[in-house]
Amino acid sequence: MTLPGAPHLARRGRDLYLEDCQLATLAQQHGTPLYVYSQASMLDALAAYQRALAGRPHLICYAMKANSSLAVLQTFARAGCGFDIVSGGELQRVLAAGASASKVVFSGVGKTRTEMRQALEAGVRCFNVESESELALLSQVAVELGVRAPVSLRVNPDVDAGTHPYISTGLKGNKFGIAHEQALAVYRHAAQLPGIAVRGIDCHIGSQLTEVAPFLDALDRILDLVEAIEAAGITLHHLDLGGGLGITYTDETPPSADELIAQLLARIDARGHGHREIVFEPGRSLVGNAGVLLTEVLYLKPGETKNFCIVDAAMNDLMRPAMYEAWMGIVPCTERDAPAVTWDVVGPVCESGDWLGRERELAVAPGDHLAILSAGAYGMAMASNYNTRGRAAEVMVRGHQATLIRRRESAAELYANERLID
Ligand SMILES: Cc1ncc(COP(=O)(O)O)c(C=O)c1O
Ligand SMILES: N[C@@H](CCCC[NH3+])C(=O)O
Repeated sequence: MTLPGAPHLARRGRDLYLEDCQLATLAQQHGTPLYVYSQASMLDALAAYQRALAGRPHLICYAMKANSSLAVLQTFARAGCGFDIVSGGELQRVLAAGASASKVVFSGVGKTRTEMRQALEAGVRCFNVESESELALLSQVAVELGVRAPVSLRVNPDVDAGTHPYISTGLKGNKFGIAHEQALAVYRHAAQLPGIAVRGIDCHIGSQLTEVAPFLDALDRILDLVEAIEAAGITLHHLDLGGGLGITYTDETPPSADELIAQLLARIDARGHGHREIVFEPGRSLVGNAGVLLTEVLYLKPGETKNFCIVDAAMNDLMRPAMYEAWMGIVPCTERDAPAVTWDVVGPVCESGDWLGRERELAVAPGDHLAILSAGAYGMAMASNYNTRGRAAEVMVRGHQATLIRRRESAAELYANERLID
C-alpha cells in the first residue's frame, strides 16, 4: 500500500519501506532522529516539470532553501537542474555540490554587497531584484567589477495565493518584490543603469499553493506588465514564474506539475508570449514527499486530559508544526497488533510548542519507530541546535542502497567555535 502523496513510500506487510529500504532497519543502523530521502522520488518530481516544458526554452531552478543537503543538490545538478538561491552561503554550497553558476538565479530581499560581488564573480545567470535600492547597489557593485549584472525584477502582483499567511508572498502587505504599479518605472530606470542588463521578469506568490487559479492570476498580471515594458522599448528574454506548488500532506489535492504547467503555457501561448524562456523555481514539490523523519518513541505519558507520546525528534529537527501549526502525517515504521490510542506526539525540547502531531491515533510502545511523512522540504533545512541538540543524520536511498549523506552532529561540534573568557 502506497502512502498519500509519496509514491516510493509503501507498507510491505507490517513494515514501512522507502524504495526498497526498510525504515525500521535504517533507524536501528543510523539512530534517530534520522531523515531519509528517496532519490527516485526527487527525480520523478523533477521529471514532471521537465516533461511539461520539453520542446521550449526553459530552466528549472530548484529552490534549494527547501532542502540544501549536498547530495540532494548533487542529485538535481546531475539531472540538469538549475538552482534558486537566497544567500552567498547557498551559492557556495551549490557550487560545492557541482552545480554551474550559469544555472543559478539569485533571489531574496536582502542581498548584501559582499553577496552581490560573490555572485557576479561566480557568474550567476540572473539576479531577481526586489527593490530600487537593491538595484542601485547592484549596478554600483557591477560597475566596480567592470561587468553588467543580469537582472529580472521580482514583481509583487498583489494576488492572494490562498495559503498560510506566513508563506504567502505576493500580496501588497508582504515585504517581497516591487509593487506591480511601480514596476514599469523601475524597469525604465534599470535600463539606464550602467551596471545592469535587463533580462527578464520574475514573480513568486507564496508556498504550498494547491489551486491553479492564483498562478494564472499572477501570470496575467505579469504578462500585462511584460507588454507595457516591451512597449517602452525594453526587451525581456525570460519569464520566471517562481515556485510554490503545494504537495499532499493530508487531504490536499494540488494539481500535478504537468497539469499546472500545461495551463500556464496555454495562457502564455494564447497571449502571444510563447517564444520566451520559462523559468520555474520549485522547492517543496521536488523534495517534500521524497523524505521522512524517523524518530523513536521514548516514553508514553497518559494523562487526564491528554496522552503524550514523547519521541526523540523535536521542533529543532522539524519546525513546521510549531511554526505554522502544520499537519504532517505520523505512522509507525512497523505496525503492531494493539488498539490505537489518541496521542499528542511531542519532542524533548522545553517548549509547550514542541509538538510534531496532535491527537493522532497510534498503537505504539516505547522503543517503536515512527515516520513523520512529507518531511523532505523545510525539514532539515530549517533545523536548529536549540537545547544543544545536534542536528539529525540524513540518509539517501536508491533502490536497496542506503547512503549516509550527513552524519549526526555531535555536541562538541556545536560549541567548537566558542571560547571561554579569562
Ligand atoms: C523566491 C522563491 N522562489 C521559490 C521558492 C520555493 O517555493 P516552494 O518551496 O513553495 O516551491 C520560494 C519559497 O517560497 C521563494 O521565496
Ligand atoms: N518554510 C516554509 C516555506 C517557506 C517558503 C520560503 N519562501 C514551510 O515549511 O512551509
